[in-house]
Amino acid sequence: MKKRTGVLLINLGTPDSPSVGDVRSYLFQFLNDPRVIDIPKLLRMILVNLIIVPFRAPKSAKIYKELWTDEGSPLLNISQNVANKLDKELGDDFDVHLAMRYKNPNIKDVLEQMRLKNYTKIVVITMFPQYASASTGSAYELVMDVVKKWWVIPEIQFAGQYYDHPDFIEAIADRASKYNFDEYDHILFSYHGVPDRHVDKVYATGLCTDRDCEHEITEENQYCYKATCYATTRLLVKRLGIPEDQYTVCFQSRLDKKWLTPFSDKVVEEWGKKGAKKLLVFSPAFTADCLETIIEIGDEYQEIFEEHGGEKVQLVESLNEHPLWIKCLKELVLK
Ligand SMILES: C=CC1=C(C)c2cc3[nH]c(cc4nc(cc5[nH]c(cc1n2)c(C)c5CCC(=O)O)C(CCC(=O)O)=C4C)c(C)c3C=C
Ligand SMILES: [Fe+2]
Ligand SMILES: [Fe+2]
Repeated sequence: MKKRTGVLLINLGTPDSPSVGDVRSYLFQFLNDPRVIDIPKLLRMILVNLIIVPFRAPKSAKIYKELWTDEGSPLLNISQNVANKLDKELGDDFDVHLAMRYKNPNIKDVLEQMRLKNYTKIVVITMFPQYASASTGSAYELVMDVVKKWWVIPEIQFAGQYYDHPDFIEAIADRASKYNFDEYDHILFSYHGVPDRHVDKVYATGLCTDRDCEHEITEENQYCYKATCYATTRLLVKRLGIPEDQYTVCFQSRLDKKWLTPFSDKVVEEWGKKGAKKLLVFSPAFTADCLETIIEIGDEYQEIFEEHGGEKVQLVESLNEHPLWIKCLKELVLK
């Protein structure tokens, strides 16, 4: 009998279109996820549905309109291309299916297609290198919720995080190779932020700030998003020979003040004020270019930097369809 494996590749998700209605519906699904806004349900419903989404949807829709291309949302288009390349790379015994945690193609429908294929084994991989409860945790939870209702549950493998995978690091280093670091006044490693309490909840007792998450990975902090962001950075700066005083780790896209610091927009502003003219920005939490890289770093940080005397914020493109990134995913499937 031929044994076949189904691979479920998951990214975050994006609206179906940049219309206000579709963006509203996307934000509604996303921000009502208790792993994203982790407060009591009633409070979350009031906050998200009556305050955040009504105000944010028109603003976000405007930004999504700028981001949209002839192929639609870059995040979805790139993720689909990655899935196709991985499928080709893995050969005949594997089928790769792409799903999004929010909106489409949705995890429930894609898993139903996979159930009908009777795979011997299913491998679930998220496109998030560093574990966060709001990203990988949420995707895994939904997969388990769906699969637990199946009569036949095949072997299921969750690929886990890969913030330190040598091919992941090497692929980013290769993306950066076209930039001459000496031309830049400072280098930022800007990761998507999360609320402080999301990393605090990793620990049985105490807070993230009681640990040395900026400097080491231990058994205790191995699932702390802050610790793994710093670990990715340490590997990259070592590989690229970037001295300690020439870079800053920072966190972007905050919704309020109690998120991981330093905030990327503030770091950009400070470097502008200090007289820097050129900044190079890596974004190693994003494997596919999206609103957070193209618009937030490429456009909004550029504007902030210019307002404070700077000239150029240069984004190091995400891995997108880089061959070493496809190789990394292949290894994660085969491990
Ligand atoms: C590293 C992966 C991500 C984590 C962790 C994450 C946490 C997180 N995000 C929000 C709120 C928003 N994020 C938005 C966009 C967005 N987020 C990620 C990834 C992570 N988010 C990606 C890849 C994207 C881009 C999607 C695209 O279509 O291009 C948005 C929507 C855009 C906007 O309105 O600004 C929101 C809102 C929270 C609250 C959170 C953790 C608590
Ligand atoms: Fe996000
Ligand atoms: Fe931590």
